[in-house]
This record gives sequence, structure tokens and C-alpha cells, in this order.
Amino acid sequence: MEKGIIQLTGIGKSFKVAERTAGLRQAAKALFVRKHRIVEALKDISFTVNEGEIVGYIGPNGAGKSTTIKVMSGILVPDGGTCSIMGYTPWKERTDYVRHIGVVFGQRSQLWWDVPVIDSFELLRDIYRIPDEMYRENLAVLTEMLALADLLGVPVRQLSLGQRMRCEIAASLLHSPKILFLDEPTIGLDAVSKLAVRSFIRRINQERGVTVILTTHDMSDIEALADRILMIGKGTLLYDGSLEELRSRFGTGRTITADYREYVGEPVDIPGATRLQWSTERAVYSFDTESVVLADVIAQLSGSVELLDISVDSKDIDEMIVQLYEEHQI
Ligand SMILES: Nc1ncnc2c1ncn2[C@@H]1O[C@H](COP(=O)(O)OP(=O)(O)OP(=O)(O)O)[C@@H](O)[C@H]1O
Repeated sequence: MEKGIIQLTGIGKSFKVAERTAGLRQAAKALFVRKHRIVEALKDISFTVNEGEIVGYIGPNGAGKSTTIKVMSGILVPDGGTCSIMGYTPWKERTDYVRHIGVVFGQRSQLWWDVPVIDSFELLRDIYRIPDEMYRENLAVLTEMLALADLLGVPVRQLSLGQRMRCEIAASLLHSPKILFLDEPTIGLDAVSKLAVRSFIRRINQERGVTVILTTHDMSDIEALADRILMIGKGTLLYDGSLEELRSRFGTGRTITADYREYVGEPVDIPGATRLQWSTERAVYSFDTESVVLADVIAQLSGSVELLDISVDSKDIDEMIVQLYEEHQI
């Protein structure tokens, strides 16, 4: 069996947060009697990632994705469990460990705000003690791949979000890490920048064999990149598998949209199908081809309304994810 480059076993992490109280009187009281609540961000997270994989780490807001990334990058110490990445325990041997990983937090910058990008890169070279030759080579390749030539002399605060993200990604790779953690790398980017970032991630994975763990809410990122999905909800891992498996699981689901001449009667019930939308001119139903035959759905509709147009769609990945969240009640 292939040995995992990343192995997490039973990782748990709780945060103690101060209870917020409403009203001035309550707030004043809270100064003396502090009430706390424990948030279990991660309950019992175990998974293995093999070298060269691109793993999409998904889950709704507050599920525990960033907390996991922080544990794996050595920023946070978990309360329990073990984490071995390339043989290191991230929070114990941080100085040596960070030479092997790159981290990008889409919402935060690792670059110095007021200085030109190239100055930040040079600081990182010194911090990571990147050998000159490696630095020069990586800088040249990354500048070409991410089209940075015109950006290197510009202070970070003057860059657009998409330009900054390209620089952030370059910064995380200057020291040739084997593993890249990307926490929402495409957040807020326009379609062109998203495509550029995605194709770059693919390229460094294929050409340099970099293992990538990526969190995102953008399912088209997952579709374009991830060989495998790990889904987390309320601190627990709920799904580990490929997109194909997910597709075959929900592959028999269909949505039918019917447009008809104005109809003011009662909404039409179709046994076995769920009515998602109903108006005097349009209805949308979802059904499963394993239990309901499409021709029957159409026949039942056309028995009640005068159909003008019909379209049938398979579930897209966003819908599959919503259904998975619903199944797990998260
Ligand atoms: N430093 C902290 N102090 C207190 N609570 C925290 C802290 N960091 C995270 N949490 C809590 O832990 C839970 C998991 O947060 P986390 O940021 O890992 O979620 P996420 O899956 O990355 O969410 P999102 O998709 O919204 O970014 C949340 O309930 C959050 O409020």
C-alpha cells in the first residue's frame, strides 16, 4: 500500500469562546462573570493523503476546514490526535517543517503590504534560507507561469485581488515545497483569474509532483482540480471519495423544468417527484430515474397543463453537495 505523505489520526481541537450577551446591563455584568462556551471545531479527524494527490477539502461555513489547515501547517496545536506530514509533527518541528510546505490563506496576505512584491520575495528567500540558484530558478519559472513580470515592482497594496493572489501563490512556492495548502485561493477572483489560478495549480501538481490540499466553496474549483474530495461538517469527516463516486451516487437524480400556457389550477402532484417550484407558467420538479420514469412525469404534466417547453437536467455538483449536507444535517 502507498504510504501517505499526510496522515491525520483522531485530531480534535476545541476553542473556548466568550459568550456574547445582549444589552448594556448584561455586558457590564459579563465584565465580572465571564461566561464561556466550548466550540468543538474538530472532533475526530482522520485521513491520509498520498503524494501527488490534489484533494478538495470542502464543507459549509464553520465546518472546521481552516482549523484543519492551520493544524496541518503547524500554526495551531490540536488538543488530541496525531498528525504526521512527511514524517514531521507540524507544530513540534515547525522551523524544519515549513521548508517543505507552502501555505496560502486567500483571506490573508503573507506579503508585506507597503513594499514591492519582489522585496517580499527576497525577505522570504532569507527567512527560508533558499539557496540562490533555487531562488533564481523558481522566481523565473513562477514569473513566467503566473505572468508576474509587471507586478514584481509594485507595492502589494496597489495590486488587485487577482494580481495579489498570483503573487501569494508564487511566494508560497519559492522554496520548492512538496506540499501546498491552499485555503480558498480563488475567493473573490473573477472568471479569468480563477481559470489562471486553477491551471497553475494543475501544472505544478503535474510538473513538480506537488501534493495539494485545497479548501473552497467554489465547486467548479473542485470539478476542475480535485482527484478526491474530503467533506467535513461540524468538525467530523463525512465523505472521502472521488467526484465520480459522488456523481454515480447522485447520478440518477434529474430536475425537470416545464413551461406552459398560463394555468391557474392547483399545482400538479407527480407521485415520486418533488415539486421545487410552481407558478402559473412554470414548474420545476426533481425526481430519481430509478424510481420514476421520465415519460410518466411528462405525461402527467401534459395531462394537466398545456406544455410549451421542457428541459431535463442532471444534478450539478453544487446540488449534490447541498444534498450531502442535507443528508448529514449540517
Ligand atoms: N481562533 C478561534 N477562536 C474561537 N473559535 C474559533 C477560532 N477559529 C475557529 N473557530 C471556530 O471553529 C469552528 C470552525 O472554524 P473554521 O474557521 O475552521 O471553519 P471553516 O470550515 O474554515 O469555515 P469557513 O468556510 O466559514 O471559512 C467555527 O465554529 C469557528 O467559529
